[in-house]
Amino acid sequence: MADPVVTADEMRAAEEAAIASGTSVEELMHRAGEGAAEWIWRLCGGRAVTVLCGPGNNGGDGYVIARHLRQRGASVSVVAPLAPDTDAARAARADWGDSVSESWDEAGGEVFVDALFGTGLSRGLSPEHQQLLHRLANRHVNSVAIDLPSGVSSDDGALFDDIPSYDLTVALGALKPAHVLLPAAPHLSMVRCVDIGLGDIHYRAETLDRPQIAAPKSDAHKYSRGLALVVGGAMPGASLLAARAAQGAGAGFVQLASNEAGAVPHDIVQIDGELEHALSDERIDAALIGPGLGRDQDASHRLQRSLAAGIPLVIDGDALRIITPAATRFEREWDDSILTPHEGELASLEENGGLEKRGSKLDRARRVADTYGTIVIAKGPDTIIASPDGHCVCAPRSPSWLSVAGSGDVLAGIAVARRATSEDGDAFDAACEAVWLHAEAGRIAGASFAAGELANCVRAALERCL
Ligand SMILES: NC(=O)C1=CN([C@@H]2O[C@H](COP(=O)(O)OP(=O)(O)OC[C@H]3O[C@@H](n4cnc5c(N)ncnc54)[C@H](OP(=O)(O)O)[C@@H]3O)[C@@H](O)[C@H]2O)[C@@H](O)CC1
Ligand SMILES: [K+]
Repeated sequence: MADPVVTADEMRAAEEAAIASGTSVEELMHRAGEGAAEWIWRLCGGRAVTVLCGPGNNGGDGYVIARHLRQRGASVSVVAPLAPDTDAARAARADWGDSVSESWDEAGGEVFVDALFGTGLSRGLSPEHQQLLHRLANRHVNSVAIDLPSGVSSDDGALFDDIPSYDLTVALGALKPAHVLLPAAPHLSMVRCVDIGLGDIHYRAETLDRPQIAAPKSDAHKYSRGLALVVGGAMPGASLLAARAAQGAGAGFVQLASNEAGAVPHDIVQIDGELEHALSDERIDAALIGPGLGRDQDASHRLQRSLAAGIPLVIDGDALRIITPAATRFEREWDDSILTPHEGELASLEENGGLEKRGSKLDRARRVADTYGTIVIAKGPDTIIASPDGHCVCAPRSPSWLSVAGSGDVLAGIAVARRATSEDGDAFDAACEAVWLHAEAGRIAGASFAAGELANCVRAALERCL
């Protein structure tokens, strides 16, 4: 099941709603601390623990954790450089009731628990706190972050400071954007979420789950299963890769509109001549334009013709450098096409759309989706799928071996196939399926593959969704 990904404001609203319906902050903190202690116990198995507690409710969670681990028989020390400044944290410290050290000198043990700052961190740590955090992390064998590592900005995953590496991060109540976004996410290692009974949380982002994909119906034929057209351009290799991936991703028929005389495998139908002719086939369910397109006059014409054809599009690569919101939004009626930018292309889309580059990757992908009136796959190690209505899906971290030339062409090919096969025409679902299949194909391909091998693994990835 998908998990919500919740901003600090959304968390606060959920907390307030829980309090309004009769649950105290102390009770929420108790559940958070008890749940986190359970995870730490699994990791530490009774070894000595040092808990670093900050002044806010993250520190309050730390005192609750310390008390629960002590109750279970672990030897626990608490280091707190600042006194608690919330009622709930003060009460948690009083319940801990044992000694608290202000410095790291006497702290020893094997497991370090960072409850210094959580979602309330508003700026970089002071040099003293920074030193304390790193010294403690270095002195212990394992480190656990409570809710977030201290030094991470919850809503966008930015790092205020260098942070130590953690073996476990226990997210409280819900995942936060920093648990899934770069640069923070790779520092967190294993992330586990504790349910603290917040009830219904209003959220606009969630994690990506494995999709369920139906096998073709028993009376299916090549057209009913989805006809995907890949529009080629100046560099035929990229569109061929995309076409190969589209075949693996379940399209019944993949055509390549190209006048290039490169060697096209016999199982891909090449349609040459005027692009209008290829696009005029009413049986086409979706088309892909961008991989290997080029950015010259001819590329612009091919893009314009594709946009004018009124077919759902996947727009990738070079096409993302020359497209404008006027083309996607105003020259067509409501468009549920899919744009697949990497970071550089996302910045181009922002520039061409007159948008500022600000906020988290979630905010940026949403803004581009809204401005261009399309679904956006903001791809990268922390891929986000965004809809113009603000809904976002965050992909789990994919294998870093996917950072290979042609990987994006494969994703675009998968996307056009899923868009062509989607019976209810849902571009957002098609985009989510594509992102999942692409990452899974990367896992199946293993280490150090070329993009052609990745395209060949899409079929096996699809099998895992049937
Ligand atoms: N939401 C929920 O439902 C639940 C949330 N829970 C927990 O609460 C956490 C959020 O708690 P929180 O809001 O008290 O913030 P937290 O991270 O403890 O820090 C705030 C304190 O730090 C201070 N401060 C900030 N930056 C600083 C800096 N660089 N250097 C020095 N000081 C700095 C800031 O002071 P100020 O900025 O005013 O100076 C304030 O005193 C959340 O992550 C989770 O663990 C659970 O208990 C269960 C229910
Ligand atoms: K923390």
